[in-house]
Amino acid sequence: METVRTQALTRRFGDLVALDQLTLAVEEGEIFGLVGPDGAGKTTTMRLLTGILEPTSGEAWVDGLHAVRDAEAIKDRIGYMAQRFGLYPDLTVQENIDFYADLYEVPKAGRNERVERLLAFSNLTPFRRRHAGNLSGGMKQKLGLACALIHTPRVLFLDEPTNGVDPVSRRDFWRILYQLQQERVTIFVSTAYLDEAERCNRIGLLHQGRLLACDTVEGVKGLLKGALLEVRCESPRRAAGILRAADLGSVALFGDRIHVLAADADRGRTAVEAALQAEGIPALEIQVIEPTLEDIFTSAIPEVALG
Ligand SMILES: Nc1ncnc2c1ncn2[C@@H]1O[C@H](COP(=O)(O)OP(=O)(O)OP(=O)(O)O)[C@@H](O)[C@H]1O
Repeated sequence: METVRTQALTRRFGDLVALDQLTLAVEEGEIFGLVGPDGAGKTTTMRLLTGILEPTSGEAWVDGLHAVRDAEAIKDRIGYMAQRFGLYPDLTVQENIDFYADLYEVPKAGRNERVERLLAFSNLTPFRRRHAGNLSGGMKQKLGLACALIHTPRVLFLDEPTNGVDPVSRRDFWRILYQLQQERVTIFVSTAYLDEAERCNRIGLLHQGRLLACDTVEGVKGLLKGALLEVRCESPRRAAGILRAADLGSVALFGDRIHVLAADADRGRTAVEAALQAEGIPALEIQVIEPTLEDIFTSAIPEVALG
């Protein structure tokens, strides 16, 4: 069953098209990642799906409800953790959760058990009396998640939930998301972290408001046409400039390695060697490698968009 569906969903702000004809579907119980750099349109999508913002054109449905006509009903049915989630720093962990329980009118019967479960679930039980303002970044995000879950939503929208959180806390946070998935909660999460994208069941790559690709991570990587060559040599920055000028395919610098997306592995290798040799920078090593999502974003956006 589809839990989230959008049809040519578009939002303009004046002349700027923040989201351009987004069409996608997310199945019940799926962890779907909307992946893209700052300004790609992730927050706009979240706000459209959660009934906070109205589209300029196009439509969306969440859990069978229409994002514009049923916006109020959607808000009761979903959990939404916005980027600047409203935690109250002067309230304790428990008081913050209680506040959201009141806001969502969670029935008093069974409420205490629910709060205890969420505290345990997010490993915050020992910190229940600590002011939210004194929590670490990772703990704040977990508290935000606990608050967003207080009314037992079936669909969870998380806008860059681990932004600025250290890797260990991020892993913790994802462990909680996988537990929720086992309870068949549908999770729609946005991220600019490509390693985090790899944790999702399926991803949509968003760039300048346009969906470039939507598939499993493996499927998206498979969209890259041609052979990806990794080149090692002296003066990599200068060498990358030479390869760009030689127009051999898209070129990106990853630390001291250069990635070249060539149409053909053998011919690409020969051309790279010749171009560098001519400028007095011999290639020390050239190997064909598997693309990462970063390759898709940094070196191949035009190719993917066209492909
Ligand atoms: N209320 C608004 N008024 C005008 N422009 C807006 C508004 N909201 C978003 N935009 C613009 O729309 C584009 C998409 O923004 P959006 O916040 O959706 O991107 P994002 O992928 O979530 O990035 P970030 O992680 O930086 O929030 C940006 O160019 C942004 O400046």
